[in-house]
Amino acid sequence: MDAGDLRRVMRSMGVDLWTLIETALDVAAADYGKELRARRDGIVERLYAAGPGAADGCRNCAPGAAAERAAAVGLSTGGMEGKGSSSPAAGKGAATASPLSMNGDEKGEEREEEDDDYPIDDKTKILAIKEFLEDPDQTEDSLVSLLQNLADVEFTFKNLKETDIGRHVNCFRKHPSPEVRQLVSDPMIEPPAMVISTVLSVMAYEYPPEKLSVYLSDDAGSELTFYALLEASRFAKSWIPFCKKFKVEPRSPDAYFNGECMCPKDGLQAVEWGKIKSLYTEMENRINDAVKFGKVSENIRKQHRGFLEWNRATTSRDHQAILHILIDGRDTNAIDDEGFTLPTLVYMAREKRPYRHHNFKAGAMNSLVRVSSEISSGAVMLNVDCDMYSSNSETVKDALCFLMDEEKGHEIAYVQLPQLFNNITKNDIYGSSPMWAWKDFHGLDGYGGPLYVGSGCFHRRESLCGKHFNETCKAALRANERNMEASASTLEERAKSLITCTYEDNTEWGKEMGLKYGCPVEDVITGLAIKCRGWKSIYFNPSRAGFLGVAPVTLAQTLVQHKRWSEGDFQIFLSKYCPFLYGKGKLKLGLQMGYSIYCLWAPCSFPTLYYVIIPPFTLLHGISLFPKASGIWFMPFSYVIAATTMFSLWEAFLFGCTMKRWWNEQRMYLFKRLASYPFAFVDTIFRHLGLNKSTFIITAKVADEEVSKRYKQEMMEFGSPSPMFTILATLAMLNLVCLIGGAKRLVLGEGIGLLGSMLLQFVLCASVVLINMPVYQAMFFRNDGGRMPTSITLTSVALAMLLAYMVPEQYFRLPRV
Ligand SMILES: O=c1ccn([C@@H]2O[C@H](COP(=O)(O)OP(=O)(O)O[C@H]3O[C@H](CO)[C@@H](O)[C@H](O)[C@H]3O)[C@@H](O)[C@H]2O)c(=O)[nH]1
Ligand SMILES: [Mn+2]
Repeated sequence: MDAGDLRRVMRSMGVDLWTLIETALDVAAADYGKELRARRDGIVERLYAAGPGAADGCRNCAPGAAAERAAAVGLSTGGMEGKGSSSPAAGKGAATASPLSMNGDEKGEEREEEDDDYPIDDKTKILAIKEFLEDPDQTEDSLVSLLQNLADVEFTFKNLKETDIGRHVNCFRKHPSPEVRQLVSDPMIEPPAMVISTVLSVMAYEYPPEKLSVYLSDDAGSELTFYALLEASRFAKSWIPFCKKFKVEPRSPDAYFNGECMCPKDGLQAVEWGKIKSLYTEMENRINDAVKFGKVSENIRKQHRGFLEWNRATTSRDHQAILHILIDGRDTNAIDDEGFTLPTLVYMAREKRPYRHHNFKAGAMNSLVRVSSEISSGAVMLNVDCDMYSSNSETVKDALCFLMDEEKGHEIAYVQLPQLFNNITKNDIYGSSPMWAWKDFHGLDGYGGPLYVGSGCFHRRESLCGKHFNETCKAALRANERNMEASASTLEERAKSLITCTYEDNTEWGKEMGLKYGCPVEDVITGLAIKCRGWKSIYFNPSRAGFLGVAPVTLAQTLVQHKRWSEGDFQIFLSKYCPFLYGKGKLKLGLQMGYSIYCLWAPCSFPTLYYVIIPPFTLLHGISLFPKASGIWFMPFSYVIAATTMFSLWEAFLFGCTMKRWWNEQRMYLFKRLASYPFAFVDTIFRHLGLNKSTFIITAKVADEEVSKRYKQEMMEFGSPSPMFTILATLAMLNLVCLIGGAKRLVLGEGIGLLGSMLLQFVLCASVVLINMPVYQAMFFRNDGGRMPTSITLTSVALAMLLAYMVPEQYFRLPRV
């Protein structure tokens, strides 16, 4: 039926269009619910294609968008990139304009003064949503739609306080549905003040500033971050000369002023220190005030034309491409307080539309690669996550030494530094910096190079853009000439056209070019593909850490992060990129195996699950699993247990770890295998069967005060309900019940003879009980906000009892002969 037919039918029947559409939707929802959902994106796409005005009606159909930022730096050095050869802009005219780019209409439209009833409207909306959220029988779909509605509301500090919506939303943070979890991730998860400290730390590198360009990708598309970066561009004028003059380390102002550094005693430095510290504090306060208020004031808005990009319709998931060169390094007026050139500084927020998948961090990185190729075209790029900062201003030069080495430099695609953290407590309660982690990387280095693990990695631009290694690469590292003619605004317009939603359609981006899409560990899979194209990589661990970051401060965050990693790695193993298949003949066997250690984390959960379920269960029922302690076959078992324990203790001793830290690490080793990896395994299998899709759950970077306090006191945090905690608590209870049952048998029943036949089961079960002490404490003895939720305690006690006493024991007895 064409449009004319439909009009005729409507006229003859006397129905109006909206009644027809609404009734049609009702019928479709009732009779073809599934198909309607499947067609949802198409319907919304049409809505948007109808023009900017049409977009206002429904912004509720996001495929679980995220609100995050990533920082990256482009360094211009001499380069060997053939002009335009692997330049990402090549092959697709820089003039490609997105039909959806709305900057034409909206740019000229000044944001209206805030009228009085605007916040009231929002407040009513929030209260209505809150009421619905309180309904316990919410289906997942309606929850998602409610939360999407909520995400579109503009929050003010007042609104948040008066409606108390934050607390309601927080209840869903550990919801089983990834889409729900994604939607409730705190919009202030990556604070602007933290992000700009990262930026300032790399702007102050000991490197010629005219060759340095810093790009901030703001995936939240937030005017607050834009404002913070604007402030940073001004503060840089004093900060950079101060750092260079007094050889300051670290060069993140936040880390420098809030860390251990004391005010210097020396006269001149002390005066300047005082001045710069007050400049920084004032700036930080201005930024934090704006964040608390939820928006930038009209006065600030007048300071830069860039603010015109934000209007009422702008949300983190729905906005045009925004790009502003805040400092143009080519401009002779762009100088610091001492008269030296400043590095180029660019703010970028790629175009986001609710119906277009944005590919998380990988999508942001690829946009950065293209934008930087247009503006500065450096031959080497550094990627730094917003929750890390450079803590060593010489790192750039060190990394370039590898990449420019006359003998071997031309083979190297990237130089990866370890990801170290500055918020680890004395005994590293969540095992965030396990001593083994970076030790393995030295081994991988010997077999052709370490994995690319995201942050703190210097890339040769051309290898990231898909180029295969060959001997012709053996030319000096030289950048494409920087465009000196085009004005900053021309460059901005060109760069914007490279970050529209449609730019990557029908291109190799996300496949053979840039970071690969579709895998939760986009970095690992990209690094693997680069190696398989013939390149090598370097692991570089300078004695002064190159980068420091923020490690998760709660157990749930740690477990979720490990779930993402193990899920991504296992997906790689099951895909065509499996190191043994894809890497065959391209990678050394040692490296294939090295990759597989990580790729097989998820299935490794099964042996661990076996050892914490079966030995205690059989102990309770008096079934012996291992050889008698007096027999010769006891030897191999006791040898393996003793040798691995001694070895890991010896390692701990070598790394100067405390015993408590070693013990904490063993606990986290167990918890990850019992909670994160099984979920990762199941999700990966479901994904293979097409039953769910990957998401990227951002790791939170801020915690509330109470949580931070408990973290500093090294108290494990169980505060929020999570299915992962239910598993941990159930298994902890099962072992406790079985140990008590086994001991009862020993004392009251079979006597010491039982110990002979079941020694290993006793040892295993008792160690699991000992290691789980914090779990029992959280379940039964703690009163603070970090204790185990009562519902989980009750469920897990019941489940443990069921497992211990209801499962028929004869399944575990050998048939008698
Ligand atoms: O849609 C997204 C999601 C994330 N990010 C940024 O990506 C970075 C890493 O995200 P984060 O939530 O901090 O994840 P982590 O678990 O801490 O990241 C680790 O694991 C990732 C892979 O899972 C790697 O890419 C990271 O480098 C590594 O630090 C941050 O700067 C984010 O702002 C985006 O820009 N857009
Ligand atoms: Mn992180």
